[in-house]
Amino acid sequence: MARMIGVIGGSGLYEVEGLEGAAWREVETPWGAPSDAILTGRLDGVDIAFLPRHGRGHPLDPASIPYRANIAALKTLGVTDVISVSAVGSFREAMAPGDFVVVDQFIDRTATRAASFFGPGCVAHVSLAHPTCARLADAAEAAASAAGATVHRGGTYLAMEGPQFSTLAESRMYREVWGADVIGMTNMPEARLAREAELCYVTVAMVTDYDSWHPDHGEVEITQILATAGANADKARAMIRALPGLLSGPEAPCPGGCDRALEHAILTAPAARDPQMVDRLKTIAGRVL
Ligand SMILES: CSC[C@H]1O[C@H](OP(=O)(O)O)[C@H](O)[C@@H]1O
Ligand SMILES: Nc1ncnc2[nH]cnc12
Repeated sequence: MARMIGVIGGSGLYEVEGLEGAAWREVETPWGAPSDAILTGRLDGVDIAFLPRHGRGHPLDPASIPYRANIAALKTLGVTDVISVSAVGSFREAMAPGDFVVVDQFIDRTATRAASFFGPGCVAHVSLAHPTCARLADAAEAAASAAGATVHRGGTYLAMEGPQFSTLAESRMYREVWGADVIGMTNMPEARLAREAELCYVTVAMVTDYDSWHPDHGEVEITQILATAGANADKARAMIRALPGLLSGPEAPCPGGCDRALEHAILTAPAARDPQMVDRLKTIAGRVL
C-alpha cells in the first residue's frame, strides 16, 4: 500500500492549489464532522488530503476544533502521514518570523479538549515519548528547505489553551524555565490523537512573531501575525508541492513505530470491552480490534 499524505493547514493556510483531480469531500466520523470538507487529489502521483484546521473562513477557535473528527476523517480517507502546518510565536531569537521549525516535542497546557479516542469501555495507553515521526520530519525538513525556507530541525512546541495570547509572565516562564522554543494553540491534542490512530505526524511550525517576551518586539499583535502568516503560506504551499517526491514509493513500516503504536496498548480485555465503543474505535484502531 502506498503512503498518503494528510496536510492540516493552520492559520493562513486554508487551501492548496495544483492537485490533480481536486475535490472537496465531506467526511463523517463517529466523533462527528471534521473542521471542514477535505480537499483530496494527487500531486506527482501521490494521494493528498488537505484539511483546513479552523475551517475555510476561520470559523473555529482553537478549543472548538473537532480534533478527534479531524484525525479520524484523515484516517478514514487512507492517510498514513500527517503534516501539521501551524502558525507559532517564537521564544528564540534565532527562530525569527518567517522561519520554519520542524517540531519534535510538545508541552501540553491545553485544558478543555477531548484528548483521547479511548476511555471507559476500551482503555489504551500509547507511548508519547517521541510524539513526532523522525522519518516524516526528514521529508518535511527537506521539502521546507527546497521551498526556500530557513528551517530549524527540532524544537519544543508549547500548546496553550488560548484564545488569548500569553501574559508576559507566562511567556517568560515558558521560555526561560520550561525551555519551550515555540508556542501555539492547536497541536495538542492533535499529536496525541494522531499517535492513537497510528498515523505518522510532524509539525512544521511557521514563526509569525516573538510572543511577548522579546524586549524589542513588545506584545503580540494579530495584524502582524496575519501579515507574516500570509507570507509564510506561500512557502508552505511550495513545501507541500515538494513533499510527494520525498515520500513516494512503496510503504515501508515506520522505523519509529508510529504505524504500530497500538500494538500492545489496549488494556481492556476483549470480554470487558463496550461493544459500541469498539465499533466506533474500528475507524482508527481497526487493525488491532
Ligand atoms: C492567528 S494567531 C493564533 C492562532 O494561530 C495558530 O493556529 P494554527 O496552529 O492552526 O496555525 C494558533 O495556534 C492559534 O490558533
Ligand atoms: N504568540 C503566539 N501564541 C500562541 N499562538 C500563536 N500563533 C501564532 N503566534 C502565536
